[in-house]
Amino acid sequence: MTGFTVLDDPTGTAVVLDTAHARRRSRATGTTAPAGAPDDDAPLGHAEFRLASPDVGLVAHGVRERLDVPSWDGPTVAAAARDLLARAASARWAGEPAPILVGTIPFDSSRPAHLVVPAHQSWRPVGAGHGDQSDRRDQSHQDDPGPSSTVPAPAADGEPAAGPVRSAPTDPAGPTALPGRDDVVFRAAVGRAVSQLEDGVAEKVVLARTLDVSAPGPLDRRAVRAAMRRANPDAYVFDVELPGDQGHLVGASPELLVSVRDGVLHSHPLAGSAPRSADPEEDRATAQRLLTSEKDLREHAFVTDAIREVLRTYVAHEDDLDVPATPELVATSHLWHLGTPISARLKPGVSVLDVVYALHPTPAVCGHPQAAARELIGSLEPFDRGFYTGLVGWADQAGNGEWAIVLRCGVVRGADVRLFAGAGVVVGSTPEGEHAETAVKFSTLLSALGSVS
Ligand SMILES: C=C(O[C@@H]1C=C(C(=O)O)C=C[C@H]1O)C(=O)O
Repeated sequence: MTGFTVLDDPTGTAVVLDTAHARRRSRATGTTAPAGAPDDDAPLGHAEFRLASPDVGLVAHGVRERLDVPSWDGPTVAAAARDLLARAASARWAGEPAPILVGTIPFDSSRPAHLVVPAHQSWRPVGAGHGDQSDRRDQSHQDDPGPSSTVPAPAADGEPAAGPVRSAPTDPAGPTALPGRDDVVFRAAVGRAVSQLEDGVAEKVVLARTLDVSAPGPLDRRAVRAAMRRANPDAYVFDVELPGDQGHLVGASPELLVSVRDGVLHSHPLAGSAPRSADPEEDRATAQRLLTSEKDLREHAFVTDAIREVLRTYVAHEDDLDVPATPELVATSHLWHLGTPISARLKPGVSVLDVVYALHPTPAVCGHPQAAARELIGSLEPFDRGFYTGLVGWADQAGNGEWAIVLRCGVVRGADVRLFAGAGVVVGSTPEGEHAETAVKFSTLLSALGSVS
């Protein structure tokens, strides 16, 4: 049987994933892109960048300019981006679109980001029916035709659009179990983190782990993107070629750090999670438990408090900032999350990059207080996060842009994939609970890569 093998399996029991599955499903449901659609083409060339939000897809490639700054901090990056985009705008040919900056920022934002003005860019609607933020909030109480009765249609950008309503989890049982993948190192790290938190070292820390899998041959990233989009119509689906020979950063993030359009900001932080269930009653009960879970509400409040504090400095009046007091439920294919839709009217002249660097990393992916949480991550995680829990997005010369958190993702290099998943740890967390949560988080990409057998 052809399939993936887990490479870093401490128990020696390989997990095999059927990679052909994604391609077969894609053909069977008729969701492949129409012939001749840009995305049908083999690789676009160098510096490929694809980011599809729930309603718009951005495809870019080639490098016109690369952003390089002496220090990677908000004011420096925002000012340099403005200059670079102004230069690129004045040098463009008549009829060319206004230049934008695209790329990815690492978890440790003091390290170099990968930000370029692409040579070519195009925007395309992703497909009707799953557009705005409100669509992605708790959909479990709507009439659900189920995944099999949705009618996926090819979208203009060549990525298949999923059906308008999706509430049942795609494959809750299989990947959750991840047979043979008991990450003892991660469990121990969570245990140590909990005792440090009990000692008052910090109040919350987000700890992550990796999963290395290998396919028999080079991965068809287009099929993987299509599968991620089908299962996660409300996600930010990305596929970004990293510099050097680092591979492609591929994933389907449910979390918007920030979008800015004409001075109006939106953010949709998520923190507090519970696995979905195939049984609708159990699924609903899990969601209700999450909504009232003291531990998860605490985890979530660290995030909204931190975002409120930062955004306060970017608005003219308190009334220009709206942070709802209680979170609501957000459904993804495999998880329930607590989410808070935040909005603000920014002071004139504030660019999306100013706010991105000021907010990142939020306690949703780092912890609280930030410095102590960073130290714990440095001492307890045995790998470099790189761009995982960083950001992926774009910015324009007017200060508009959209940046999602790099989650539910992996780095693809030919046939090899390193997946990442993390979970917030607070007093009251258990190694078993966080291990299970991260296993479910791997499922977003694992399910797209194939099916666990
Ligand atoms: C760190 C991840 O997810 C983050 C942590 C969450 C949590 O702890 O509940 C929820 C959403 C994300 O902000 C991940 O998916 O790897």
